[in-house]
Amino acid sequence: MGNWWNIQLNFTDKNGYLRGVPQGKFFNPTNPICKLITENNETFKDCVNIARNTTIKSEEVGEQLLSTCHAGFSTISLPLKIDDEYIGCIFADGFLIEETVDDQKEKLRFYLRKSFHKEGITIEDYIDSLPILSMKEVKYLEELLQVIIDEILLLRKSIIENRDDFNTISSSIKKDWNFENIVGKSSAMQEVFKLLTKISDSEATILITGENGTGKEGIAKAIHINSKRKTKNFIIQNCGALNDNLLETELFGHVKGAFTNAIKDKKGLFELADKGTLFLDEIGDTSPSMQVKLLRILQEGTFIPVGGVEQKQVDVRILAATNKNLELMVQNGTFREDLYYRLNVINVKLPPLKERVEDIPLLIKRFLENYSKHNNVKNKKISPSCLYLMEKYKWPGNVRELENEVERLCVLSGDDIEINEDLLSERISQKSPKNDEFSHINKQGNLKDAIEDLEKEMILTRLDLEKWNKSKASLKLGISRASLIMKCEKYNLERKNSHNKDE
Ligand SMILES: Nc1ncnc2c1ncn2[C@@H]1O[C@H](COP(=O)(O)OP(=O)(O)OP(=O)(O)O)[C@@H](O)[C@H]1O
Repeated sequence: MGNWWNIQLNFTDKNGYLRGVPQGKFFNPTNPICKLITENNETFKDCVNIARNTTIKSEEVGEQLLSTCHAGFSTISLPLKIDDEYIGCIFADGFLIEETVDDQKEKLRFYLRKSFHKEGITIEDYIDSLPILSMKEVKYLEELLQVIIDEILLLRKSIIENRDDFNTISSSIKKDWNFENIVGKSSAMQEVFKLLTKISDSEATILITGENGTGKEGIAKAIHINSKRKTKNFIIQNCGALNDNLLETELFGHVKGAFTNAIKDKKGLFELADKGTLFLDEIGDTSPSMQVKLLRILQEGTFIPVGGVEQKQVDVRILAATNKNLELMVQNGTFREDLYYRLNVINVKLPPLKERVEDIPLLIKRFLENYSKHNNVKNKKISPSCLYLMEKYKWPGNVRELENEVERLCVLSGDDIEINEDLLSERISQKSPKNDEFSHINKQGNLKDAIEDLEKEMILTRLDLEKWNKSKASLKLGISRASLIMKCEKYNLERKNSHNKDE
């Protein structure tokens, strides 16, 4: 309980108990009449009941409530809700209102006489110290209470964000998995962490899938660090970065004389990773002949160095990653089915950043901290409107793009601690709702026209995306093909370059 201009500020929990005041115990108000009332066991009960009733009524009303207490004082209460759950209320009491002051004083006198059975007790001794507010001041008081509620909610949000950041993974998971570098409180990421915990003891091959920049490499590292092989080598090879010949020598090594510059034997990455882990990134980019060699090493643990004749045996755990749809590649015949099943013993799917928007503030915070640590500067922060735009943006480059943008913002912001949206890259600030793809739709006009505009736009976009294949487009739009054709006629939609006949 607090005191503001002699007006008492109270919090009750949802059951109406004063917060910080153990049930049935007296509290110590500053208002002299309330003090008198609460020092008496019987009259204190009236206060407890009024707090209860006010709290219950406050939930029913759902907004500010101006009422009078049993003794005659005015009370304003405001409900406190967190995520739509009623938590209790904050109320200010112990004051009188200018317009009704005489009636209230009369009620006070009556209550005190009745309750204390003493003629001698009057409120006159205290009357001058009682706060009397005009209705305008009551309005200000209401606003003040609202500010307090907003502050409470804001404080709670920031506490949760910090807590979630530090406990990115629930403590039991964290104990086993040292994922300090992987931020993610979204349910999608929590599912990933749960899966990784389950497989921490396994030696299985793992296929990590997800768009570019979703954090596949980071996950692979974490898997290694938390495996029994953690004291051995963790080696990364990007299979898309080298042509077939170079990749083969890199992975399997070569013998002396295998090619012009092969002046001595050279160990490949498989040998270097013996007893450890080899992470094959962009596995979907490997050629059919490389796929055969990889299959052999996965099945038998053997390989032959380039130019050699003798088989070598290694004990390497393979983790592979791709941003491609390997299943589709298998169907198209561009990726070996047997290799796919060998790699995909366990599949860790990393969702694109746009599907885990709740991770964005935490990732930003982490990248800002990294920047300040590396550059020995004060921790910067992103302004709320800047964060809003960053949360709206779709991040096609995922976490990597976000990381680069934060670094760019830090550099551009110079000595400023707060980073504002005017520094954002244009592609990000332009994707704000004001400038989004529906910006041309007249939002103040006729609703039917706006809906038709949107429908036309969506159909056209989808047809373009599906190369005007109407069967595929109708499927994605969730309407029949016949209905799509009718709508195309209605809106006069035609393919600009119609040499490819649609289905
Ligand atoms: N959950 C995360 N928490 C913190 N940093 C992350 C997270 N995910 C990704 N990053 C950071 O984003 C960057 C890109 O991540 P990473 O290289 O692991 O992605 P990737 O999916 O392997 O990308 P690519 O497919 O292009 O190889 C890295 O700097 C990484 O540290």
